[in-house]
Amino acid sequence: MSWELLLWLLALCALLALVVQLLRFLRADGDLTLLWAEWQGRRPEWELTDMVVWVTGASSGIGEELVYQLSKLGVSLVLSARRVQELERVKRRCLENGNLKDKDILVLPLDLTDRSSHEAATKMVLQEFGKIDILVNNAGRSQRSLFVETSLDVFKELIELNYLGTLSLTMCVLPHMIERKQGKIVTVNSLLGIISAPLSSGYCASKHALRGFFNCLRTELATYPGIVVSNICPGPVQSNIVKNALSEEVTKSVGIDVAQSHKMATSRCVRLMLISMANDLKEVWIADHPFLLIAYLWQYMPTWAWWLTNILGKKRIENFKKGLVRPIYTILNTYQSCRKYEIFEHLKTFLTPHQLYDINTKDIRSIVFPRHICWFTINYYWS
Ligand SMILES: NC(=O)c1ccc[n+]([C@@H]2O[C@H](COP(=O)([O-])OP(=O)(O)OC[C@H]3O[C@@H](n4cnc5c(N)ncnc54)[C@H](O)[C@@H]3O)[C@@H](O)[C@H]2O)c1
Repeated sequence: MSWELLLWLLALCALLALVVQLLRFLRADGDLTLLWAEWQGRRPEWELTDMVVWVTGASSGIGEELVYQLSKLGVSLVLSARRVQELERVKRRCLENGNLKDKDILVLPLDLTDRSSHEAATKMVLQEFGKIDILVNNAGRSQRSLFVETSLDVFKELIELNYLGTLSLTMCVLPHMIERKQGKIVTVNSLLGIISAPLSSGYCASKHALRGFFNCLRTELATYPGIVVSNICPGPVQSNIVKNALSEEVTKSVGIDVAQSHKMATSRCVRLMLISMANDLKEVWIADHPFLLIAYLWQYMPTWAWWLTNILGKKRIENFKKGLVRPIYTILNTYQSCRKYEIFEHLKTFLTPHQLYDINTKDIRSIVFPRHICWFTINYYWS
């Protein structure tokens, strides 16, 4: 690499770091419409009361936090996911912390990939509460594997769950909303439904498909202004998404807990989702920087975005192949809590000598860069 190019790269990094710093200072963690709605718009506490809300994937992560926050607003809840014990645990916590009574929460086990069960599940909700005001299509799984090493079954599973499962449930609920001429269909998509990242080709495809589908459905429902179709696109958020992500085989998931302190807090993501629901926003982007900034880059300067994604993606793949998922995350945590001369001492406590050797001087040097450049670089090794 020539010195000139290196200088340009450094200047670009410094510029990005400056912008990130400025945006973090302004605490921008959502797109501008969403932030405006948070500042000036309707409050979830006024708008979402007395509603019946059906949340899929309510046993973990974003869905779980969503039902906790909803339970404080006085809505009736339907909790769906596959594991009934987990749903019962979530229900108990809703009752402990929220304003709801036992009869206000229905635990409804549901496998999104078992499409034949969706009609009966919808009937059960209608029997119990008489209406469905909001369907939150949240259940989903991610992926961490290279396309060339991944079985076709993984792609099928991701489409079955993230795309077809979501469509199927929407298909069952929509006629009821059309009959009432009102309702909200809120789908938890992803920034990866807009942009792309390596190791998630099946996930990106399913989320891109989902976004295309719901954007089209919205236009078909234009004659029903009371029915709102909303795409929520979060960046990295604290949850079990990486642990549960599929890898090369459909029977194999990543299975390890990864450090998550650099990801957005689940409670903040959910608060912004509620604001989006209260204000009937059609699409929202929820992410900390630099992820949000990168989404804007993809929107306005796709060629630059590709260039940057390729550079960061290459490193992400290299680290994935070396199995450096956890150490790289841990470096970030370490960086946040230690001064630079303490880093190696700290790393020694949990890395094997081989892993320590693998973290070459280049990686370590990036730790002593100014904070945001470092944060920017390291975050993109794996998310
Ligand atoms: N956490 C992130 O960084 C992030 C970012 C962007 C988008 N998302 C999206 O948010 C949604 C929620 O994910 P999360 O981050 O809370 O992950 P999570 O793994 O913590 O929760 C996923 C939920 O989906 C449920 N689920 C999985 N397979 C199912 C099936 N076959 N049938 C029914 N339920 C099933 C799980 O039981 C769980 O309740 C997903 O759609 C995901 O794509 C997450």
